Amino acid sequence: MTQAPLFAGQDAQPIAGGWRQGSAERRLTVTNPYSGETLLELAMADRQDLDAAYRHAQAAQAEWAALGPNARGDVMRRAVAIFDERHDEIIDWIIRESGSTRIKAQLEWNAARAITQEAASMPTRAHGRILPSDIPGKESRVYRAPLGVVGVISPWNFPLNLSARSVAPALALGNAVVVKPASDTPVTGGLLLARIFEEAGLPPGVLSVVVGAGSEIGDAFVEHPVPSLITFTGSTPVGLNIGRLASGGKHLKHVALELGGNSPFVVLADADVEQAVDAAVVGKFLHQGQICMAINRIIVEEPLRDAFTTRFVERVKALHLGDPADPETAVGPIINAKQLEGLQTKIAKAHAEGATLLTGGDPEGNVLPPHVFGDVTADMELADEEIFGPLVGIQSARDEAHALELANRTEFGLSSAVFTSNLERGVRFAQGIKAGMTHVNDIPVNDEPHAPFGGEKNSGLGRFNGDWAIDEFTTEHWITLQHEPRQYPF
Ligand SMILES: NC(=O)C1=CN([C@@H]2O[C@H](COP(=O)(O)OP(=O)(O)OC[C@H]3O[C@@H](n4cnc5c(N)ncnc54)[C@H](OP(=O)(O)O)[C@@H]3O)[C@@H](O)[C@H]2O)C=CC1
Ligand SMILES: O=C(O)c1ccc(O)c(O)c1
Repeated sequence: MTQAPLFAGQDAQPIAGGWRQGSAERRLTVTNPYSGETLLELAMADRQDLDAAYRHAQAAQAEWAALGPNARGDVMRRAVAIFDERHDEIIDWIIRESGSTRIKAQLEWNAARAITQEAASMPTRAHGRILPSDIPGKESRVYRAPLGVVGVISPWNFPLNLSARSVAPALALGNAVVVKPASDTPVTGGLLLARIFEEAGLPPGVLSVVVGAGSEIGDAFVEHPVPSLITFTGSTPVGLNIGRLASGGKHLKHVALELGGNSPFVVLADADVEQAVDAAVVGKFLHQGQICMAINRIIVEEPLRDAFTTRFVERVKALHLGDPADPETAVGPIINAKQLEGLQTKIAKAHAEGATLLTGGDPEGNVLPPHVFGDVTADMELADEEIFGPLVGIQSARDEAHALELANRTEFGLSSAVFTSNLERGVRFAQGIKAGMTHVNDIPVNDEPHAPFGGEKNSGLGRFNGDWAIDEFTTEHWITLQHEPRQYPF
C-alpha cells in the first residue's frame, strides 16, 4: 500500500499547534526554478500569526523540556527513521523546490539526517557542573538549561539542512522553536521538517513554521519579546541588521549568524595539479556555486597557474548542465530570475574590469553555464564580493606570502582551502587564514554534524553542530547553597 505523502503541497502551515492558512493578504507562489512549474500557493503568515506562534511556543516549552532527555532523544531518533522512510519524497522536494541537482539533494538529505541523529545524543550531553568554592559551607552548582524559545531564519540554498541544523539541536535540548523559511523554499525550509517532527511525535506547538516575507515580518520575528536566541543563515547585510535588532532593541537576545562567504581556494606551487583541479570543479560548481562555503576565488602560485588553468577550463567545459533531476547533471538552475540577473551583472562587471573570459555562455532558462575568468586581480568585484553562482576568477600569486595576503584580503572569513604536497605546510598556511574553517587538500564545502561550523569577520558569529550547538542552544545558571551560616564582614 503506498503511503500518503508527508506533505502534499496544501495551503497550510503549522502555527501555534495547528495547521492553518496564514492570515496575510499576500499569497506566495512557489515555483520550480528549472521548469517554472507552480509547486504550491500559500497564504502568507503575518505578524499576528508570528505572535501566536511565539506565544504558543513559550507556553508549550516547559512541558516539552520536562519530558526528559530520553523522550526528547527518542523524537529525534524517530525523525531519523522518517528521513529514511521518506527519502525519495524528501529528495524530490529538494530538487523541485530549490533547483538542486540530485547529487546535491542527496548531500543535503545526508546532512539534515546526520544533524538530527547528532541531536538525538545531545539531551544526555547537556551537563551541569559542581564547582569548588573558597567560601566556607558553600556548595557551588552550575545548571545547564534550555534557553526557552528559539527563532530560526533559513535561506533557500540548503533549506532543509540549514533549518534542521538549528531546529533539531534546539528541540533536542528542550527549547521550543519558530522557523521562518526563505520564501523561495517554504516546503524544504520548514513545512516538510515540521511534518517529519510531527510524525516523530513532537507535541503540537513546540515547533511552528511561519511562511512570511522577510521584508514584512523579518524585523518583528527578531524583535519579538519571546525568543531568547535568533539563528540566521543568509546574506551579510540582512545578518548585520538582525545583529543590530537583537542587541540594540527593547529585548536583548542571543544570535547565531552564518552569513556570506568569499572562500579562497589556494593552490601552492608544490600542489598536485590534477588533485587540485578535481577539488576546484566540485568546490566551485556544486549547487551552481550557491553555497556560502563555495569557492569564490582561485589563487594559484605563479609556477602552476597555466597548467592549473588549462586543466580546470577543460574540466569545466565538460560539465553536464541542465535538468537537476537527471543524475548526470552537475550544474542545474539558479534559484530565481533576480539571482540570475545579479550574476549576469557580475559577468558584465568582470569584462568591464578587464578579466579574460576563458569559458562561459548564455543562460538557457535559469541554467547559467559556468564562467571562468583569467587575469583576475584582487581589486575586481569578481574577487572582492560574494558571487553565489557558477562564476569564478583565477588570480596569480607571486609566492606563498602573497597567496596568504590575497586569501585574507576580504571582509569575509567563513571557509577556505589550500593545496600543497606538504600537509604540515598546509596547516601552517591554514593557521594564517582569518576564517572559521580551512581544509587542506580538500574543498572548502565541508560540514560535519559534530564539527564547529561558522565564520569570522563579516561571515558570522557563533558556531553550529556538536558540542558547540549545546553551548548555543542552552544557558548556564550558577546556583550556590550555604550549608552553614556565612560570616559577613559587617
Ligand atoms: N550564507 C548563506 O548561506 C547564504 C547567503 N546568501 C547571500 O545573500 C544573497 C541574497 O540571497 P537572499 O536569499 O536574498 O538572502 P537573504 O539574506 O535576503 O535571505 C535569507 C533569509 O532571510 C530572510 N530575510 C530577508 N530579509 C529579512 C529581514 N529584514 N529580517 C529577517 N529576515 C529576513 C529571507 O526571507 P525571504 O526569503 O522571505 O526574503 C530568508 O529567509 C545571495 O546572493 C548570497 O550572496 C543567500 C542565501 C544563503
Ligand atoms: O550556508 C551555506 O550555504 C551552507 C550550506 C550547507 C551546509 O551544510 C552549511 O552548513 C551551510
